[in-house]
Amino acid sequence: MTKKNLLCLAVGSTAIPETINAAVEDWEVYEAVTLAEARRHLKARPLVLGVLLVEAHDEPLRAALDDFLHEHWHMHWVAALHAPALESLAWRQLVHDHCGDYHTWPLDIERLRQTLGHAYGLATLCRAPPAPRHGKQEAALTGQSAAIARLRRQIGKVANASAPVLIWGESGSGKELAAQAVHAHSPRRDGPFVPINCGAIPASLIQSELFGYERGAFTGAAREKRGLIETAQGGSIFLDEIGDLPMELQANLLRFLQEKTIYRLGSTRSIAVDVRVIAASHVNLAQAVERGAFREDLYYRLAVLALDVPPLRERREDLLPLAEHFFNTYASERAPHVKGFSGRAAQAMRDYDWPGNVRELLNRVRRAMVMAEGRLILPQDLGLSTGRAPAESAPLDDARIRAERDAIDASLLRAGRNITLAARDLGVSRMTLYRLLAKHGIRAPSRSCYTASPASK
Ligand SMILES: Nc1ncnc2c1ncn2[C@@H]1O[C@H](COP(=O)(O)OP(=O)(O)OP(=O)(O)O)[C@@H](O)[C@H]1O
Repeated sequence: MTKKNLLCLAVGSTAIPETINAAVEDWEVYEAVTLAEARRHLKARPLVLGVLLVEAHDEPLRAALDDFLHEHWHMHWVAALHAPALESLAWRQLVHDHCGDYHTWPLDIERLRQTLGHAYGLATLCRAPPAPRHGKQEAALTGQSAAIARLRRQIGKVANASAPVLIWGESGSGKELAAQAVHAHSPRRDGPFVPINCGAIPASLIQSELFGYERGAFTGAAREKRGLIETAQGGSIFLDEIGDLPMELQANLLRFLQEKTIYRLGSTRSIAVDVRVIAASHVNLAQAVERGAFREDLYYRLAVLALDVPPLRERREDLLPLAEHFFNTYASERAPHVKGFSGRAAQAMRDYDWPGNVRELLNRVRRAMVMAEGRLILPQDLGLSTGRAPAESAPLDDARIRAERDAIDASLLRAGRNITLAARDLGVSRMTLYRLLAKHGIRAPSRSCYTASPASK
């Protein structure tokens, strides 16, 4: 059996009191007397429980500890303080916000042993700590649905080609992220990725923004300027809302795609540019072609490699992993007492249609993480009502099935989608949990499919 681990942080002390070792004699105790030392331990190994021994209780120490505990929010903490510290509101707040329990000196070994044992049990039921991120960040499409798995496979394939890519999807569905993933997996990954929203730039400026200008090209052009296409040399340019590109610029873009050269405004000199175009649109460009609003030749040139990003309502299996992902990503912004989502919040998210797609989910989760008053986020914190009939009016079987599904969802969320931990939390075997997942149509968590790495396909 593996030993239980404990981080013992005694800030400002020179030695860890014997009481701690006596309370957890068969545990592995990692001792730290500075925050830097504690950070080193936490970087080196995944620890889930810490005991915080505080002798002095001055304000700079409290502020530093508050930052440190915020940073390591996924751990469970037990504090041991001298009684006078608890007379300070700021110290009481620190303990309330970050610690599951506290003791006062002198420490009672028996009570401490019990507290740490319980806390360790709870901590190992809790979400797994977010995986450390190494090196250059790559665009990672979170999600486990078949639609996202297909998109990842397609991205892996189109990334290696050099033809333009056209990405279609509703607003906020993840088109730009998909474009970043194409770039990140392409041989151009070390070159720049230059995004530009064609719909956000006034028509009068878009030509000079994209193609640049020479000195004196127009009143006010005191110096020459490289356009965005030129700045993407060796990389990719992402043209979002390509359907908003004015007709005359569509012709210029087509020429660039055919000849790989551009002309700056006010110049007849052609400049060779090696840039891959990735375009995106939330309107159906084929219909825009029929209406005469988009050039047919440009459309066919762009649509050689087409990707479709499905709306969130068509891949509801992705909702909870995405919510969890945003919770981890923005953990430093959350109110310290907020530890995760309630089962009712998970249900409310599933019941909602997400017209604003992933961006809407992200915004609702970030808001809830700041505004929620309890430890778990509720539907109202997300601005969602459950939208379902009260349980009393549902037939008993329906209510049972829903309750079962809610309990499974909540456990998976708490356990960071770790099957072993979730099964332990629910008090069932892993086999039973797999059977329940199949029964409720919940996709079994898979830890290997979170990035668009073509190597993993
Ligand atoms: N699968 C995903 N995994 C993680 N984050 C995602 C995912 N899809 C979208 N996001 C996030 O949601 C937000 C909106 O995504 P993005 O900007 O890519 O959407 P879009 O379709 O380009 O939107 P628009 O049409 O408004 O330009 C971004 O913050 C993005 O990082």
